[in-house]
Amino acid sequence: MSLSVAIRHSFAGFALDVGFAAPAGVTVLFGHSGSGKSTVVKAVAGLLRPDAGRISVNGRVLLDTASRVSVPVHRRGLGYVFQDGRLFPHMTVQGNLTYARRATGDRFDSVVDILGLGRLLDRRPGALSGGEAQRVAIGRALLSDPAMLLMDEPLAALDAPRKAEILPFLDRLCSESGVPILYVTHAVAEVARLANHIVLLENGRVLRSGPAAQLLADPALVPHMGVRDAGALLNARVVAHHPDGLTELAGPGGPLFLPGVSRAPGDRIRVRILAQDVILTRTRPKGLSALNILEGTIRTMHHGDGPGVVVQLAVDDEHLLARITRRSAETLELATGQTCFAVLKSVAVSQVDIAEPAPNP
Ligand SMILES: Nc1ncnc2c1ncn2[C@@H]1O[C@H](COP(=O)(O)OP(=O)(O)OP(=O)(O)O)[C@@H](O)[C@H]1O
Repeated sequence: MSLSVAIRHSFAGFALDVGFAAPAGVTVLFGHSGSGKSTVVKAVAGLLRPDAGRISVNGRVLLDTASRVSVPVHRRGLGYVFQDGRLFPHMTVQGNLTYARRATGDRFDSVVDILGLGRLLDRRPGALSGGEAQRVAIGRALLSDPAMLLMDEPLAALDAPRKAEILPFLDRLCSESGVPILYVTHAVAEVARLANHIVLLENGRVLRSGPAAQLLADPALVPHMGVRDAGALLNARVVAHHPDGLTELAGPGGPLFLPGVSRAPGDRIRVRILAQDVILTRTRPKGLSALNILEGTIRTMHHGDGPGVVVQLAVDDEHLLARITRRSAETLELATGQTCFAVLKSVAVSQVDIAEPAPNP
């Protein structure tokens, strides 16, 4: 385990009591505003001393109140990226990057390459877009050679186009830097795109902690993700780009056709399929405009308080979620164990929903 946290802390009117262990890769702390995400990150960083508990990173104990161990912030060896980059305005990008450590050579070149900073090195922060400044802040944190990177809503201050622009760099960072990351967000799209492991917080407690694919495909957690954002991840491989602009993928249950996926044939990807974009039928439909029809078996059905039902469908050894109305579920007489067909419009999946595959455990 790269990160192990068990802490208790009280503020007036708020009690935090969390325990979780996270593997290498990207762990996303997810939860509503005020659920305690930043408090956990601050405790890991050493910016807040919890009332009681223990925190270790890669086996190194950073806090253990029982034995009065509390490693000071600057000795924790962690990189921290805030919402706003907090760059030094009077220094160039190069100066900002090398401020913490006179990093040169291969390491510097590889961080500049991963984050696409080459063209920006001579500029000052005032001449950078929000997304570029955030990439510099991430680069600076990486160049301090951290044992773990703590990222507290690093995209929250950016508008949607800037977010979409920086996500591919974060993908590369997560898959190529090898540095474990603790990432805070309440945006489900970021969770689906980046997380290997999710810790779902609610009112200062851990509601669930587990592999991202598993939690995102759990119908019972849909209310926490938000019904419009909930969706499962499917692993797929790029097969070919067709002249009509569609990319053919080999996924569970057969081919998938999505609009121009910017990956090369052979690349492995994960695709988020929003539960609200999936239509279910009991028999294989014919004469439909939708190109993607996946056969599966109903594993579970989750009835909430409203008019909707979330159906979890097993497609080969992966899972898909479909959100349909209670009325449709009754009309179709859906039940667990039944064979069903999931219909998905190609255009329902956008580039933001295409992510790197999860690393091997
Ligand atoms: N220094 C503090 N003093 C008193 N209360 C605090 C302090 N810091 C945080 N809190 C309270 O602790 C609770 C959890 O806050 P925290 O910032 O960890 O939540 P969060 O999940 O990160 O929220 P958000 O997504 O809005 O940033 C909130 O009720 C907050 O008001």
